[in-house]
Amino acid sequence: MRGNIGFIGAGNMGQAIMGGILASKLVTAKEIVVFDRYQTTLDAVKTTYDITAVNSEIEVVEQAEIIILAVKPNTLADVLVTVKDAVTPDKIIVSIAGGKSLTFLSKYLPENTKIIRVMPNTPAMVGEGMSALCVNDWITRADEAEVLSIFESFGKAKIMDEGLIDAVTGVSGASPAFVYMFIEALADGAVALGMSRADAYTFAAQTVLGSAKMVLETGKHPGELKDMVTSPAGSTIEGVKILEDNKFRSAVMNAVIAVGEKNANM
Ligand SMILES: NC(=O)C1=CN([C@@H]2O[C@H](COP(=O)(O)OP(=O)(O)OC[C@H]3O[C@@H](n4cnc5c(N)ncnc54)[C@H](O)[C@@H]3O)[C@@H](O)[C@H]2O)C=CC1
Ligand SMILES: O=C(O)[C@@H]1CCC=N1
Repeated sequence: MRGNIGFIGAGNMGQAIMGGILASKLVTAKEIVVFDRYQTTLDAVKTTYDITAVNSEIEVVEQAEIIILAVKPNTLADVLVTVKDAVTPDKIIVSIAGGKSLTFLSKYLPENTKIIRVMPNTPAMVGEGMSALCVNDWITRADEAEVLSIFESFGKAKIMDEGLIDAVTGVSGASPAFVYMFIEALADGAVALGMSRADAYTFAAQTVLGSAKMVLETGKHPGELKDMVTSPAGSTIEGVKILEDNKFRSAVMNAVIAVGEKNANM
C-alpha cells in the first residue's frame, strides 16, 4: 500500500470493509485512519479494531492516501464540500455510496481528482464480499491495482463499466438481504417440521453456502445443478413446483430490477 487507508463513516459497510482489510493483514490497524461523526461509533471502532481514530473528515484526508467515503448517500455531498480543499491530486477518493455517480462525485472535487466508485456488500465482514469498481479518467493502472487489492482482501472484486452499476447493486450489493430472507424462510419451514431454531439456521445457511460454492467451483449451469437434486417422482420436484407456482424466480428477478431502478434514480 502506498500509505494509510482512510474511512469517513464507520457504520455497517465501513466496518465490514475495515474488518475485511484487517483480517487479511493488508495494512496494520494503525494504518487505518477513521472518522465517524457519531462519537459512540468512533469510540466503539477504536476499541474493537485499534485503528487510528481522528477528529474530523479533513484529518482523514490529510493522513490517508486512499480515502473511503462510507457515509449514506444523502450525506455524501456535505462530506465532499467539507473535504474538497484538502484533496490533492495524489489522493484516491473511493465512494461506496449507492446511486452516486462518478459525475456527481467529480462535481464536488478538484478537476483532476482520482475517483473510484465502488459497490461492495456486507459479506465483506467474513472475507466473502463481492465488489464492483468503476474508475474515472485520472486513475492509473497502478491506482486501479492498488484499490482492487483492498477490495480483493475480503472477497472478490472486479473493475466494471459504470453503466452496469445498477445491475451490480441489485445482484450483489442489496441481494444479501434477499438471501437472508431465503435462509430465514428455509429455516421456518424446517421449524414447522419439528427442527430446533438453532439447527434450522445451521442446516439452511450451510446449504446456501454449499450451493453457492457448487456454482462457483463446478462451473455448471445452475439449472443442471438443480436437476442433479431432483429425482424423478421424488420429493424435491414437489418443492420446485410450489416455487414455480408462486413465481419465485420472477419475484427474485423483479426484486433485483427494482433495486437497480431505484439506484439509478437516487
Ligand atoms: N449496507 C450495505 O449493505 C451497503 C451499503 N452501501 C453504501 O454504503 C454507505 C454506508 O452505508 P451503511 O454503512 O449501511 O450506513 P450506516 O448508517 O451504517 O453508516 C454510515 C456512517 O457514517 C457516519 N457519518 C455520517 N456523516 C458523517 C460525516 N460527515 N463524517 C463521518 N461520518 C459520518 C454515521 O455516523 C454512520 O456511522 C451508503 O452510502 C450505502 O449506499 C453499499 C453497499 C452495501
Ligand atoms: O440499500 C442501499 O441503499 C444500499 C445499496 C446496496 C445495499 N445497500
